[in-house]
Amino acid sequence: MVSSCEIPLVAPSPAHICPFDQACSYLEQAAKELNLERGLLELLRHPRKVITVSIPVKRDNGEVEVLAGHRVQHCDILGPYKGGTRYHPAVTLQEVSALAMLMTWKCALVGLPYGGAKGGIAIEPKFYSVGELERITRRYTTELIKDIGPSEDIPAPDMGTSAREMAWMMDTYSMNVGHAVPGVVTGKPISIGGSRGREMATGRGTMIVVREALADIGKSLAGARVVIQGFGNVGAAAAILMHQAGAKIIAVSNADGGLYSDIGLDIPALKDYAAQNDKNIVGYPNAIPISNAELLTLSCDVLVPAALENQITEKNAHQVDATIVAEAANGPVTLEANEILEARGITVLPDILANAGGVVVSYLEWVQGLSYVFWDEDRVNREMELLMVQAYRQVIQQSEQRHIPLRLAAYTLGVGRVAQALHDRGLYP
Ligand SMILES: NC(=O)C1=CN([C@@H]2O[C@H](COP(=O)(O)OP(=O)(O)OC[C@H]3O[C@@H](n4cnc5c(N)ncnc54)[C@H](O)[C@@H]3O)[C@@H](O)[C@H]2O)C=CC1
Ligand SMILES: O=C(O)CCC(=O)C(=O)O
Repeated sequence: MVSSCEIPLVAPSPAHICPFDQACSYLEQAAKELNLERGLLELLRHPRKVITVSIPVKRDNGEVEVLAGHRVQHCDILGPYKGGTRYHPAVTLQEVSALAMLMTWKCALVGLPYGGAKGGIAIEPKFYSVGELERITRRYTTELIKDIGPSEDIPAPDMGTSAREMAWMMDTYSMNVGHAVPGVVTGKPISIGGSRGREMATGRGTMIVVREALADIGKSLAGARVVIQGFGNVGAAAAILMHQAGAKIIAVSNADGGLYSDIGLDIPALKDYAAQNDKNIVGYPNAIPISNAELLTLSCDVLVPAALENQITEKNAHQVDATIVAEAANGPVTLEANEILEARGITVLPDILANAGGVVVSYLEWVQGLSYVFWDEDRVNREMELLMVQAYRQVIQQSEQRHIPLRLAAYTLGVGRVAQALHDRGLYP
């Protein structure tokens, strides 16, 4: 077992669950299943490059604050590093390292020619003005200028960032190199080479794999009772698309609390309410307020954690009352909780599959940019759906052939493809 001290500890993770140790444990399980050699396992668990930079920012009141920014490049065996940029107070180097490793397996699982990376800055974005966020993003990008690029490492949005931050990153990078380089980031605005469909892509991918998993047990999204934790980019998109497919979204939440309605929430109305109330959903009139803890134990067909890591732990996994848990967030179910859910016969659609729609459309954005040909949204959605359904089917097949749960099946596919590429490139015997 790799020790967390191999990755410098910046701050303990919120629930004292080391995300990097967890990621390594899943890797070890996959390596065991695949009979990978110890040396190869060692190679795969060490990130290739770990970057921490200081970001001095002048606040609007004139004070200077120095933030820590990270970018971890885990593996580039299959292609350029790829992964989002997170702005959240709980960001640590351990967390970013774990998320970078997840990106490697995710890209390999869905068949993208990318490696894995992740970036992050430990800030609560809502405590910073737009001007301050722009200065932070531009300085962070400048510090990473030699490490990112359309053939090197391609950042994208993650928690707390969006197309706006990607536009600032693209502009800063382009000014530094002297010409416009749209391909340095994905998830950027359409006006500067972004792809149609990227904003909804992660939630759409989740909807697609949930739809397939329900179909496999003779059910459908129409009429399914769905609970979603997180009403940001991913959670809100999943809610809208599942609602459109006829699901009853009986509860949603954000960081401030949740809402419940037994007859199903009016998701378009809730989306409008959030847009008019600075992304807040608490206070929406046509629902019963509930806590995030209550939300995770509601009786439903599908539970979609779409916020943070470590939300379902050994403490509440016994109370989860869902047929399917679809990990739209990265790492929302801990290792121990995963074992409890699997033992209870609950289907866990693992993050590297259930939230891969985002990086799939990032890839499609990159491909469109490189070929200077831009597609309409239907085409983007069709291409994404093909890759998502194919990955889902491969995971099911792997699970059935090897008699292993879906997470291990997904990991063996992702890790196995990277190991094969290492071998074929002559980098490992
Ligand atoms: N944005 C993307 O394209 C992708 C995001 N993801 C993952 O999806 C998850 C959510 O990301 P985004 O939707 O982009 O972030 P976001 O910043 O747009 O939204 C996050 C949502 O989670 C809520 N939240 C935060 N803390 C919470 C808590 N303690 N309890 C309940 N809700 C809480 C926030 O209020 C907000 O509604 C993250 O794990 C991220 O890594 C995964 C793949 C791609
Ligand atoms: O779109 C991307 O490149 C990466 C998205 C991401 O960070 C993730 O899938 O966790």
